[in-house]
Amino acid sequence: MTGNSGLEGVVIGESRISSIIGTQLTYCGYEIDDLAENAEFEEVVFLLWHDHLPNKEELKAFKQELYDHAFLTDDAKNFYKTFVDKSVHPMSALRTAVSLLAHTDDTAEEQSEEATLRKAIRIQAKIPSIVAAIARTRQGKEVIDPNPEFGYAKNFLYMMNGEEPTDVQVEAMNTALVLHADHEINASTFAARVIVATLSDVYSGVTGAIGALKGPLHGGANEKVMAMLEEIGSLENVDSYMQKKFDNKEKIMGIGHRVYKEGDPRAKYLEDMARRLTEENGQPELYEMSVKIAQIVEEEKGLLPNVDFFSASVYHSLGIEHELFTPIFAVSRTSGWIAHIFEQFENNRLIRPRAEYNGHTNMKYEPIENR
Ligand SMILES: CC(=O)SCCNC(=O)CCNC(=O)[C@H](O)C(C)(C)COP(=O)(O)OP(=O)(O)OC[C@H]1O[C@@H](n2cnc3c(N)ncnc32)[C@H](O)[C@@H]1OP(=O)(O)O
Ligand SMILES: O=C([O-])CC(=O)C(=O)O
Repeated sequence: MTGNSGLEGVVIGESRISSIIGTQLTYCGYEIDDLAENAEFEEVVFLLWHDHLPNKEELKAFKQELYDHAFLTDDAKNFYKTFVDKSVHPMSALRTAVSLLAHTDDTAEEQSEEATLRKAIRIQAKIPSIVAAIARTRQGKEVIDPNPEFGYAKNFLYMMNGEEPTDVQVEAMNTALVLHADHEINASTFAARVIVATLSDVYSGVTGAIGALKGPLHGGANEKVMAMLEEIGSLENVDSYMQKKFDNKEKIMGIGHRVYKEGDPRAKYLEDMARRLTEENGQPELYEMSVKIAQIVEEEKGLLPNVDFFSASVYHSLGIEHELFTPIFAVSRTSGWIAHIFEQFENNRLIRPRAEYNGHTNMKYEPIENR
């Protein structure tokens, strides 16, 4: 499209789920800082879906449901082997696997509120197991079932890496999941809402959203940040690398944001985790390089890091394969997509904007031999 504003600043409707005002982000009225410092991811999912924090019984029941539905069938695990290998990006495999979940749900076409919630729990419960299964199948390893003793973040790391993670690793994963859970009408959430506004189903909404998140201008940026850090290689190469990027008018991944112009409030948590984890991991240069890149882009362009920038070194330090960074984002953001899908269904109207026509006019069909 020409004259493309990218819908910048356009308000498409009202939402109770998350709010961005300046550099303040809230989920259902709770400051992101409060949740990042105190909440378990399962509490945040419940909050986004039900508009209140769970009490003890509600949380216990919700965690149990997430655990009960986290298992993958042997058929599913075997089927992944037919399309998961190193040549297929894990986000593509995840898109297929989530779409496939509908095939094993007898109620996939039911549109009642109860059926929608059941499907939502099924997707949220299984998505970390699917990402972990994709990770392990790619590496030719056995898929691991969740452990009943572990919560969501711990099980996710356990199923991916095959060993019990440390408390520090679990805390880092939990915080990353909380920080990525929802973000107003970002591109993938908008995609999910457009899909279900046709009265399509939750599986279609989440599958489409995964496709939107995959792109490097959105969730896919975290993997690209890591590729950039690897390409730069060491602190002394940062200046020349950045100069080349600026000379070629190339974008620096993980930097800039459509809404936040004064900085992304989530970035400071990821920066702090990146500093601590890279130090513990014996790779402090990764963090130092990231800080230097951020300083140079701020000086040159006035742009600041977004949520994807430091998450790259956090996930790398957790021993996660780089192509799995965006699938981790998807595991968390599924909670937000689903909250928005619920909200869309509560007060639905087809989303169908208009375009200003600027193409040819008064054309006449010419038979092919005359063209
Ligand atoms: C979870 C998330 O989705 S967070 C975003 C993740 N995406 C990235 O990190 C990719 C890198 N960043 C970007 O591409 C952009 O900053 C976006 C897409 C995130 C936001 O874009 P917008 O604010 O709409 O800005 P847009 O892409 O239109 O660029 C406006 C100007 O800023 C420049 N700019 C924006 N981001 C960057 C960047 N990361 N590096 C260099 N220049 C940039 C553009 O080149 C453009 O310059 P010009 O006017 O001289 O042509
Ligand atoms: O809001 C956006 O445009 C992108 C973003 O930061 C997110 O989805 O978390």
